[in-house]
Amino acid sequence: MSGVKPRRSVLYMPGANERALEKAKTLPADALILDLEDAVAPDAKEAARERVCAAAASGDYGSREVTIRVNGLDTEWHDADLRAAAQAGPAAVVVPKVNSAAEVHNIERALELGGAPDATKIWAMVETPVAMLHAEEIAAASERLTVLVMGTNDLAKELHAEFVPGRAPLLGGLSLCLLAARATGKVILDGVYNDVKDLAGFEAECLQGRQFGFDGKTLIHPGQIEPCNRVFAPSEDEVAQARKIIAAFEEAKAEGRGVVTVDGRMIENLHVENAQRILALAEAIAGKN
Ligand SMILES: CC(C)(COP(=O)(O)OP(=O)(O)OC[C@H]1O[C@@H](n2cnc3c(N)ncnc32)[C@H](O)[C@@H]1OP(=O)(O)O)[C@@H](O)C(=O)NCCC(=O)NCCSC(=O)C[C@H](O)C(=O)O
Ligand SMILES: [Mg+2]
Repeated sequence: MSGVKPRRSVLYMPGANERALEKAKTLPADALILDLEDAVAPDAKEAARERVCAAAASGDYGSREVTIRVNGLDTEWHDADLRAAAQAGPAAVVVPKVNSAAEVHNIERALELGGAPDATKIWAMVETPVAMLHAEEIAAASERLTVLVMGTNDLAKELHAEFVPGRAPLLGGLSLCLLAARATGKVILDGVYNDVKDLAGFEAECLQGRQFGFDGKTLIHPGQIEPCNRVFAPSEDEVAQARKIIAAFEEAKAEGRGVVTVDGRMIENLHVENAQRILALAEAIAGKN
């Protein structure tokens, strides 16, 4: 299982904030989203575009995947953002409020016309009721689209939902997008946690995201990176258990059996595949350190 890329922690930073862009070069986030959308005031959009594209093209961010979030398709900045991002060649262009396969096709065409390298992927943000209902067609629309990103603030706003511990009002949407991502072989990232001072609440939400099956979480503050990396990485016990399962199954197979028990639990080939996925992720994380 080669080519696994850890995306445990994906940090947004305002594109107009020079200090944050500098600080990010040393932060242990797996990926960065240099933001031109919500975190940038209208008057600062053009200066931020220049700064963000220069940062993405600089090669100064080490192994961190550097992505650019452009302004939405229906805004006056979208086309120029996409052209500039295509030239900068980030790991991905993050597009907010994607609602249909047709929109993904338009973004794909604009990146091609703008001369974006093949390595620049599309990360589609799913954050409206329409996107929840179209999640599969969005995810399947393009090979270039590799990641779905939940936008839970916008989703809550559109639903008139309240933020409550456990996120009951959002679970239907989160589940639909997870189903779409897994059905189409895409990575999926959970939404942000707005209270940067509430680390206990944040960690609980990371755990919920991981239990759901998200690959990682989007973040808004450096203080959220360490707990997020920890929660979304396989623990030492999980790695040891994965090795045990693989070894026990190999032994059983050599004896002509297709099922075995480990610590009293039934193990079949599907559990071995899951154990291999856990080991591949743990190895990819270890390879970064
Ligand atoms: C949330 C914040 C506004 C808090 O800012 P502040 O109170 O200034 O933070 P601190 O004083 O604790 O900052 C400490 C140092 O860390 C740096 N910092 C802070 N945030 C970031 C960051 N995101 N990336 C990099 N560095 C950061 C500060 O510069 C301080 O550095 P130093 O001075 O050297 O000590 C702020 O954290 C912030 O702006 N966060 C990002 C907000 C953002 O990007 N929002 C848009 C994305 S979220 C979204 O849109 C979700 C989605 O669309 C949806 O619908 O859900
Ligand atoms: Mg949003």
